[in-house]
Amino acid sequence: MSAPGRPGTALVIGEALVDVVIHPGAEPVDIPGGSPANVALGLARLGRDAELDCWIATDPRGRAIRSHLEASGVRLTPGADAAERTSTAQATIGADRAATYVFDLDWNPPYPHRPEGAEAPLLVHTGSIAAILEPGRATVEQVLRDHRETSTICYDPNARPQLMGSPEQAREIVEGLIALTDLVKCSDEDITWLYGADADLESVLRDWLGLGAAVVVVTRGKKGALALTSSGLRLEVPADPDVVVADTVGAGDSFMGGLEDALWSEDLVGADRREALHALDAAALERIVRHAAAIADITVSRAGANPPTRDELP
Ligand SMILES: Nc1ncnc2c1ncn2[C@@H]1O[C@H](COP(=O)(O)OP(=O)(O)O)[C@@H](O)[C@H]1O
Ligand SMILES: O=C(O)C[C@@H](O)[C@H](O)C(=O)COP(=O)(O)O
Repeated sequence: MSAPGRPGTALVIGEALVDVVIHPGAEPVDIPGGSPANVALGLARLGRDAELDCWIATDPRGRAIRSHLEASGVRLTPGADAAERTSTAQATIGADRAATYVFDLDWNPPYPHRPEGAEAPLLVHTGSIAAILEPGRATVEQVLRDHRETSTICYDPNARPQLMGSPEQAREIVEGLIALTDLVKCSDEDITWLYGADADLESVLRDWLGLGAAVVVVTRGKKGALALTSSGLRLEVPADPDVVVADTVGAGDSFMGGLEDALWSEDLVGADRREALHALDAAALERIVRHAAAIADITVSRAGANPPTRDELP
């Protein structure tokens, strides 16, 4: 099934890495991950021309990540090969889902490797690492400014306490990036870390709309998702109560890819569609969020960050 909407590239910036997933009572399993890589994978599986701009080591783990992404059609920006780097970044994800990183600081951006001036209707940034560690923050901000005139910009703040310093520091960076973003997707756990356990989710989402975003969505695990828009809409979409959960790693990333795929199908990508995105109507919002939820429901029903192809959708 071909992907509906205008032609063009979905450019994702951020890290690809190895997730070492530890399920209680089982041997740790290595799976390719990295939030941006997972989103690029999800978009490619849905038939989008997905390009990932990152570093990938040329050691066996790096080669495994590359093959995994390329087998699903993700294009890696030329230059992503980090021949001189022999260790691939790693996130160890325990039963509590808290990630511990082994991350060589040499891995820091500058991304992107993509030539200046190359256009993409959609730009996705979903990397705590690229967004937080200097010079990552400055690079990401520059990329967003460069793409504001051509791309719809989507962002998942992906709170990573080990990497982001204090919530106060992270909030300042996250809000600065949201001011350059059209669609924000964030998990409720990440909002709680950023704004505190007493934070009211809806107020945080409204504040993000006030920073200039057109669509803000919070995912709440088995409680489903809540979306608000600058056009004044509010929508709750439940998770499928009957889904048999195998593994929630990558659920949020697949949801993110689903939102973007649906924006594309609704002809809402490209800076020339920004005004239309700010005028989103209720029916379109419902189609967009339900599409993302359907994708996440499939992803949680199977192991690893393993989002569906378009042919697997109901
Ligand atoms: N336990 C669950 N049961 C059913 N659906 C789930 C479950 N966990 C996640 N999902 C689906 O995946 C989406 C994203 O999950 P969530 O856990 O909130 O994201 P993240 O992986 O970013 O923490 C949810 O909105 C829901 O559609
Ligand atoms: O990118 C990271 O920091 C961790 C990822 O490697 C990991 O796959 C992950 O946490 C996925 O995120 P989710 O979609 O929110 O489960």
